[in-house]
Amino acid sequence: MAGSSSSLPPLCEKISYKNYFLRAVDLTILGLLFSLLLHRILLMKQSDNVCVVAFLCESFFTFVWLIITFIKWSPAEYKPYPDRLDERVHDLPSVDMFLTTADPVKEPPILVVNTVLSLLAVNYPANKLACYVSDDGCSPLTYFSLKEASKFAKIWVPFCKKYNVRVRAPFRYFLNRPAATESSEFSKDWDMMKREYEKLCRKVEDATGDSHWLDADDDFEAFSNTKPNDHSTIVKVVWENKGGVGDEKEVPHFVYISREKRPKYFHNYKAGAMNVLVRVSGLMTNAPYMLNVDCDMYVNEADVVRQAMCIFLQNSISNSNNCAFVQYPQDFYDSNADELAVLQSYIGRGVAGIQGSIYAGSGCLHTRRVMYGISLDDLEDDGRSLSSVATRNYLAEENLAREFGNSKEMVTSVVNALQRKSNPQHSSLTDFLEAAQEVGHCDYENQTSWGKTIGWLYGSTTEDVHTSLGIHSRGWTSSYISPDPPAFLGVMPSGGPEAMVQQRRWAAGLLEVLFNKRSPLIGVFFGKLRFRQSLAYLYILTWGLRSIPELFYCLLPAYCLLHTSALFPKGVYLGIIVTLVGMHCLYTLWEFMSLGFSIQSWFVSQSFWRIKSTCSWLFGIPDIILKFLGISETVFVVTKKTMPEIRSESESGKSQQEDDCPNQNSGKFEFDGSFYFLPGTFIIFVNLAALVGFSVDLLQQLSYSHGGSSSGMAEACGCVLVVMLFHPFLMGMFEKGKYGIPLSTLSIAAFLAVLFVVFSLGKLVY
Ligand SMILES: O=c1ccn([C@@H]2O[C@H](COP(=O)(O)OP(=O)(O)O[C@H]3O[C@H](CO)[C@@H](O)[C@H](O)[C@H]3O)[C@@H](O)[C@H]2O)c(=O)[nH]1
Ligand SMILES: [Mn+2]
Repeated sequence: MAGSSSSLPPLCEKISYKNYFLRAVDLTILGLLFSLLLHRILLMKQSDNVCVVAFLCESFFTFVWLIITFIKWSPAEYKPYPDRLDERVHDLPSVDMFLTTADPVKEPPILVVNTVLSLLAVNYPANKLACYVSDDGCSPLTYFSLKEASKFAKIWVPFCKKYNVRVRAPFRYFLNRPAATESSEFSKDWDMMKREYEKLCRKVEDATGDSHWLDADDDFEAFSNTKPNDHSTIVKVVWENKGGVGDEKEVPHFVYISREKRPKYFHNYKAGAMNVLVRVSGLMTNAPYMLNVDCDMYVNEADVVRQAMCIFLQNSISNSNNCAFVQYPQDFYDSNADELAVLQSYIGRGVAGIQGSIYAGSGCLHTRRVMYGISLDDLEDDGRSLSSVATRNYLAEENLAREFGNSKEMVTSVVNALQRKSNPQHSSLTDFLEAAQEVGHCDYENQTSWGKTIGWLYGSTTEDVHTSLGIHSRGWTSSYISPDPPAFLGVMPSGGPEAMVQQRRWAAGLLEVLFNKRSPLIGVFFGKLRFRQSLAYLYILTWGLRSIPELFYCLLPAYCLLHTSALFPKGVYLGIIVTLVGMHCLYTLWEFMSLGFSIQSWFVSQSFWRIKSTCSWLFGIPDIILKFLGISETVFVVTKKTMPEIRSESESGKSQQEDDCPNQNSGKFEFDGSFYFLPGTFIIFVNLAALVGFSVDLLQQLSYSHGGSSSGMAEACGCVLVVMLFHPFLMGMFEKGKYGIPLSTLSIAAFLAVLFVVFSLGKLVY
């Protein structure tokens, strides 16, 4: 394994991004927020409801900023040096790579195929890799596509390695033709590969419409008479790397799994799928490290595994094996996620500088032992072997079966994993098919610790954050690396119904974690969660709750304008709030521009943030209330992923920029008849009504007395700001088709807005 000489240069370095100026800005904003609260208290009159509501909202915003200041205090990340790996490490550890897919319609098989190909082709010894695909859709089409992909892989992987291709997902690689100066051998190979890839696409496409191949091939028998939610376990070894000679030895093991599903069982969505992947891979290859990606997140940098290994192995060289996982940022090749990029860059690096990055569900390498539930305290001082107490606890035969389930083979593999031994080399993957069937059963996990303390944790639709919290609460740290170019790229739904569904699921899932027994509020007292780390968790776990003050704050200016009361009292208070808004705008704008994003992207993101919190996160709250009342469970609705068309330059005639952002739409927001768009439409109606009322008043005053009073001006500015932020709804009122707000939503929102206006004006009577 790793050479121990410490005179050699390290495999990675921790880079710290401390910035005193930014700290000063964060503290100034915090100071302004506190003085704002103080003024509210001083100005508060008895029974001034507006003032109380505004105070509560502002307290929440201050609390959020306080957390942000804590998180951002000492940002850091790791810089790996993969070039040093070969001279220092003679025998690289194995890695099992997991990919999950759930629905062949929302997640087109050709997209899954591309991600799989990019995994199979990573720059790492092929005999140290195994790729496992979990298909919750139990789709013969997905299986068929993967089989075809494995044939293509036999020419694709050697091609990538021969020419040191960087982007190893064909659909992205073939977007750009190589420069004319490249050798003619390469050009020939390139053309041949492109033709073969197009053939693969056609095969998958043809199979999509027509299913005669299903009956013709015995291999698909397992899929007959199955439904996605009702079938037995299917495990297929698509390709086994038996060494051998030539190109074939370049393709890693490749296994397809569709775990058993029965209508009366709850399947725990992605977390359940991940745990089956952990078990089946444990039986077959039992690698000490596990890489997991969503089906759309292809590898964009061939060295990803080597980079992460630099962190793990440097840890092991320096005897401080406390890093449980290495997380890469989630980057996207469409332009719908600029805001997420900024969030990861500032908040993400901040958290990385505390106890370590939060696991984000994809683009992460985990250590198998940690996933089997051990704590940092269970290791000896050398950071390798289990302590004698832990050995007694974990390795006792009866405990093992109780915790990990009744499969003998599984128990053996767990013992090996905990002691960092590999499974015996001589066996073939197919020898484990029977055991794999067993561990894929619905009731295998009954009465075991899977999902409770072992593996991916159950009980939340954001299983990633939940699992991450479990790991950090056991004292482990994690590392964050963000190479340039990005390590993984995926798709993000554009503004519209898909995004709303996804955001609502996130908000509900995060609240599930906030209110369960692993809550960071508890972890910091009873677990090994560091204080600032617990604040970092609080920051995201409270996204759903933030919707309430945001909603109120979008309505307050309009209410006050209609009610002719002051939301922003003149004098010091008004001065502070204007400074705050100005500073916050400049600060966030700087954050965007420093990462190369445009002013427009900043504005769209500010707008989308308000929309998602008031229109989507808001519905996460009833979701968890219903769950806690035992009325309904939260649901993991898979987001639709669209595969961009490949166009040759001559056909498309489009610019490089457009080719690189295949999902870029016209920048317009999409609507449908769902209730998500009701709050936004309501907000825009109410604010417009208030502004119209205010303008009429102002005109009247002007005509009577040649100079209106300035009362209400600050609130009117507030309304203008809200209208600007919700401008997609303003445009949606005049658009048709998918860009227009449906009449039903408009009518209900208008009705509610009238009630609101009457309510606000009604107060005048008293
Ligand atoms: O029952 C299910 C549901 C989903 N998935 C898979 O889970 C992944 C993520 O689903 P997606 O619809 O893309 O959700 P996102 O909201 O985009 O995913 C983000 O948020 C999830 C929940 O926090 C994390 O699991 C993901 O890794 C993270 O990328 C996909 O590969 C799915 O195929 C399953 O395998 N089984
Ligand atoms: Mn996704």
